[in-house]
Amino acid sequence: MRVVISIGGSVLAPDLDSERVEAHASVVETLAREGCEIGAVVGGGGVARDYIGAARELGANEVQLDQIGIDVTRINARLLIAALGSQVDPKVAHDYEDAGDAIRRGDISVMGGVMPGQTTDAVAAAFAEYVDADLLVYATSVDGVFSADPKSDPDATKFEEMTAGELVNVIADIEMSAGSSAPVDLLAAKLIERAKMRTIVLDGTDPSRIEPAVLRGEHSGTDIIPEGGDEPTYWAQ
Ligand SMILES: Nc1ncnc2c1ncn2[C@@H]1O[C@H](COP(=O)(O)OP(=O)(O)O)[C@@H](O)[C@H]1O
Ligand SMILES: O=c1ccn([C@@H]2O[C@H](COP(=O)(O)OP(=O)(O)O)[C@@H](O)[C@H]2O)c(=O)[nH]1
Repeated sequence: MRVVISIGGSVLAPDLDSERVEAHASVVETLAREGCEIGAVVGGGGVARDYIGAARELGANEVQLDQIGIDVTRINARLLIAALGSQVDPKVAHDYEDAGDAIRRGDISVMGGVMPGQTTDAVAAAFAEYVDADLLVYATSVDGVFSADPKSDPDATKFEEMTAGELVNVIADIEMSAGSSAPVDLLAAKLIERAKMRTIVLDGTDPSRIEPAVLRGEHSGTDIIPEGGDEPTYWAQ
């Protein structure tokens, strides 16, 4: 089974904590030991938002801010690589071809950002499509996709499952600027819809939740059900 896991910066690196990075690496290694081929995509987190905020005050434009964000995602990718064993490609992949080559060689491949105008959510979706992944997992700071932002709307309700088209409609209403927050970005939602990619959005603040979700489909987040895609198959079955 081939899996791409997007580890949001908010869960991997809200601040610099080597134990947290180690815990995420350990889940990736466990899945690899279970026979999964793994691509990981790492976000920018609080450090990226701090840099983006400072540069915005200094007058940088949105593309320049995105470039700063990409640099930080790649630094976070290096942290995850440092915590992974010898089975990881030591290079942060800067494009999908390099990442795909690493996976074909049997390595775990780690990416950060790729280009301005998107977030690592879209990188993960494109990576998953490029390598024909069986599953795409977003480990983020909220346990799934809600009808509205659960941090600001107490009446927001969680979708246990939804189609990729419904995901696009929910996400389309969220503002997009450098450093903005959404469970997945709009481009990612469109790519998931196009690729008919089986996708899970879950709370990754406790990384141990990722393993049962990948191996057995057990999680309390949101399943994005591909319209016209294949029925889910689980590695452990
Ligand atoms: N409709 C929604 N459903 C779930 N989360 C939402 C929604 N709208 C906004 N959010 C916000 O999206 C954020 C998830 O993104 P973020 O914290 O940037 O995670 P990551 O680091 O994984 O990209 C949460 O803080 C949540 O409050
Ligand atoms: O391919 C990419 C990936 C990231 N970013 C920028 O880097 C920031 C941090 O990345 P991301 O939002 O994925 O991090 P997270 O929300 O997971 O902390 C984004 O807001 C964008 O400004 C970008 O421009 N292109």
